Amino acid sequence: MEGKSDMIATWLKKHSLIYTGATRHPFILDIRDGSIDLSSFKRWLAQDYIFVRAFVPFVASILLKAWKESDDSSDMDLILSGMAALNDEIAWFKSEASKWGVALHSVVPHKANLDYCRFLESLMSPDIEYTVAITAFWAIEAVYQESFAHCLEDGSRTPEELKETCQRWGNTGFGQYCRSLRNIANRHLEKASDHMLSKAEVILIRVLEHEVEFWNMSRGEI
Ligand SMILES: Cc1ncc(CN)c(N)n1
Repeated sequence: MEGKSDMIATWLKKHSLIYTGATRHPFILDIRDGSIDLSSFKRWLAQDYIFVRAFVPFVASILLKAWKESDDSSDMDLILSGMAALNDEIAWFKSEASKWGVALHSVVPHKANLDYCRFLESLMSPDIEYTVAITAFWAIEAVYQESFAHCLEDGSRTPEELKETCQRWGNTGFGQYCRSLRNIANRHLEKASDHMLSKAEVILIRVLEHEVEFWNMSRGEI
């Protein structure tokens, strides 16, 4: 038993089924084996652009909480670097969309996306503690990191034109960023009350469920 020093590891073991569901989803496996339907990829691209625009204020709300609640000023530096990366990410979505002929201004958000964005908005409330919010933040980033890194592993047959997308989240720098977010989350979870721990665990599961729904939507399943 790890005790409280690596709560994230404890939870990932306990909830491994849903975690694997989010990080080894058929949408990702289709990219990895080269069988991805390009209309699914374009649907994901357009919907994720909308998601990322909602993700920016969510990260801004965490920056504010880190400034107010964290005992370590380096938390803020990491979150700020994440915000800067999101600025690049938005520019990347625009150029990638024009490459694929996807008109971002006319995209209608699907229900799974709206539900996920609404969930993010609920986490922006000042009532949500920094510990809970940073756990959610780590989980959201980690799902993309683990998913897209899987598409770049030896033996994968990811189509050439999708490799840049996989690199965006599957690169080692993003992996290091996710590990740093996980360390911050663990540090705060170690000091948290049992009540706070239960809240963070529930939110982690909700994130994983939303990620699965998002992939399902991208595959055109809902
Ligand atoms: C749905 C979703 N989840 C996570 C990420 C990674 N920021 C994203 N772009 N989109």
